Amino acid sequence: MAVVPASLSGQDVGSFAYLTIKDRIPQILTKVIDTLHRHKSEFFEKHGEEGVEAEKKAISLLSKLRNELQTDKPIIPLVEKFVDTDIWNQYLEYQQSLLNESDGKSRWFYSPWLFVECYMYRRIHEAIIQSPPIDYFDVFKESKEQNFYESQESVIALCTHLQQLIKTIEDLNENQLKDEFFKLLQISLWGNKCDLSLSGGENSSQKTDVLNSLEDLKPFILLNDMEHLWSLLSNCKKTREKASVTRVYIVLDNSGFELVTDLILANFLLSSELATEVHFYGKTIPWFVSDTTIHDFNWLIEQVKHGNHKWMSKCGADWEEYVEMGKWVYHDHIFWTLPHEYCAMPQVAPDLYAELQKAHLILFKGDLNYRKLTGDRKWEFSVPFHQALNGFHPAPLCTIRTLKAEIQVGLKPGQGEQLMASEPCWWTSGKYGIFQYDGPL
Ligand SMILES: O=P(O)(O)OC[C@@]1(O)O[C@H](CO)[C@@H](O)[C@@H]1O
Ligand SMILES: [Mn+2]
Repeated sequence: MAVVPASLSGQDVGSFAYLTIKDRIPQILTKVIDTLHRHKSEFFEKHGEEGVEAEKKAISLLSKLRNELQTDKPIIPLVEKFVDTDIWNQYLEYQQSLLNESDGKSRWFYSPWLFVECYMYRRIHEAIIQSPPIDYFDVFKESKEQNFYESQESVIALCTHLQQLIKTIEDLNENQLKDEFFKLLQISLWGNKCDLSLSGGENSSQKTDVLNSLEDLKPFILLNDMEHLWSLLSNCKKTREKASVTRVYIVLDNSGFELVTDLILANFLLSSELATEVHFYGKTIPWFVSDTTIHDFNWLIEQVKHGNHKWMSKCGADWEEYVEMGKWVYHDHIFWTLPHEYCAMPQVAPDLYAELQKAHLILFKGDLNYRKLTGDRKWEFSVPFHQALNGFHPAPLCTIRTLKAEIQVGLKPGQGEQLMASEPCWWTSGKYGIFQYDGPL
């Protein structure tokens, strides 16, 4: 096994991980408790007294969780039976086995940040499933929907752009098609600024005209492997036999505006014939506030379809048809909401790894995917991406991410140090973005 650096963790006082565990996560928990409070009458209307009792139970479990976190108590096993409970508890034991402290207990601030942050969202889910009849409730649904509604103007602008583009797509030459592909890739990149976990669950919608901002945002793309994506897909298109397929997989991140940008890109991939199938991977349970579940995916397509704008509703109707025809396929897998680094996928979820191996290209959206791809470790800035992937190479892949965690690999020698000196928050503010590719060139 190759030597890998230590994990990011809350042990490093003042680090982004430390501040997330100390401030952002408790703030998110408080918002979740408040959301449950605000839905009390709805629970009563739906389930009577039983609903109110369930709400009280969930709140008490979540308050206990917040207390455990804030007083740095040991991480305790999950108790409620669910599809992934055993895997989680095995992982907890594994984390404990790594400790050499005298009591050998994993704690919030002393364990790897990736692990405890994932564990927090899994415990929120546990509190909900332990509280029937409200065990179906998505505590983040409201924020995700609000993010979508508040991005309406940008959504309309993007849908209009796409529909105009499709009208003339057959007349475009290679270079024009490539330019359009690059535009939509960049829109999908900047769409990742809109996650709700970084903002502590506060609104983070898209209000500016992202299409017209692309040129101004270019200097903030630190690594730009878009050319590799074009070569790969345009080559697939040229060499593809009739009736054969090109599969692009998108490992989704946030619902709301970011998901719209991903679907616009996916639509373009089909319309330009750069791909013949797009497969989406979402989360099985509510995750990191804004991450996409199957409900969010279906809800958003429905909203776009019923949008009060010609081109918006055209997009929604087309998207529904792609799903019906199997040109777009949505999948979920419990692995995406486990705490494991992606290099553990072949052992932990061999079925998923085998599926990913069928892709011609996998796009990983967002910051959390980047953390899991690189193991959320303290890599040197100039370590090659291929090395940081630590053996995870199911298919050619590209990460599309705005930087929101203290981790970045594959930079030119001195580049990270220079950014650090001039702009200490460069890697946590979401201001910079990357397209980082790994695969045959
Ligand atoms: O994956 P996403 O949606 O781009 O970002 C998730 C995120 O906001 O959550 C963590 C903070 O809680 C950070 O690692 C990361 O920036
Ligand atoms: Mn997210």
